[in-house]
Amino acid sequence: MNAIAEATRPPKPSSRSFDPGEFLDAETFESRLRRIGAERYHNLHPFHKLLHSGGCSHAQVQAWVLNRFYYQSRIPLKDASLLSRAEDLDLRREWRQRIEDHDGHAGNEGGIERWFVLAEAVGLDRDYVASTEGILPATKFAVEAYVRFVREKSLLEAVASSLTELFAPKIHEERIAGLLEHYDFANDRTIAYFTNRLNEAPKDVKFGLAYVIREARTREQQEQVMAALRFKTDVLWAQLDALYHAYVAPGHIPPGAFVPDGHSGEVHHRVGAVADAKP
Ligand SMILES: O=C(O)c1cc(C(=O)O)c2c(n1)C(=O)C(=O)c1cc(C(=O)O)[nH]c1-2
Repeated sequence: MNAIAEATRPPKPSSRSFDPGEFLDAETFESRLRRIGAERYHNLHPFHKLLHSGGCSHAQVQAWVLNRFYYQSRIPLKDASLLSRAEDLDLRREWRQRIEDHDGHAGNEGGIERWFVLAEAVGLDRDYVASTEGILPATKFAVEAYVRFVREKSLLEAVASSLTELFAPKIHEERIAGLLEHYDFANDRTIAYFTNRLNEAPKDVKFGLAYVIREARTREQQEQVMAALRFKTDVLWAQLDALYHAYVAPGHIPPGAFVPDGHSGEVHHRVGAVADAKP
């Protein structure tokens, strides 16, 4: 290459050329994390708006409960993989409780069992749910991507990816109120999964938030934490996109996925609830 061509050649892209900027103080860092939730959390998804306002048909509620089971069933696996890499005793002590919250222990049947109670209340067969047959392919891909992320990324990014739970209590409150108001199957027993999470999630996020604020020691690591949180909001959003596409509009159920009985949009709402919003 001659001298002129050499001089005018665009610079080689370099993976190191990105300047992450100044280190953020704890308050700014936390507010950036919270902003990610305000802009990207799945409470903003149209499927959740439909569900919480009583706009879902019985079939759509079943599809949501079934698909969300896949997420529930994989959370202890991703937590176990994080635990297996944690050399820090405090982190292990804290994190193992998450597995117990979902899997249960003496005196606590656990979140997975509570999810089965919800599934049966909406008319799904427990064995069918447990088999994970009928789960949408995109739900599986999204959830498996989360499990793999936690297994393969740094411990800091793995912890950060759980921080969507910062925003979960608000959505659980909306859901509890919305389900109780609009759907016949909802009562204290059948939605106990969500009321329990209101007690469990705050301690998880308190620990997780303090951990990332303490352990992200450079701006680059702070950017990794924010990227992990954005990734996780994508994992949640993609599951609802798949659900909406298959069971709301345009209603293309992929081969092998759950087909509700008499997929006609039959509605079991409380009297006076919002009419079925199926298109
Ligand atoms: O209902 C929800 O919207 C919702 C969201 C999330 C979340 O933000 O990932 C979790 C939960 N629920 C939940 O119940 C739960 O146990 C949970 C664990 C985790 C996690 O990433 O470790 N997220 C969530």
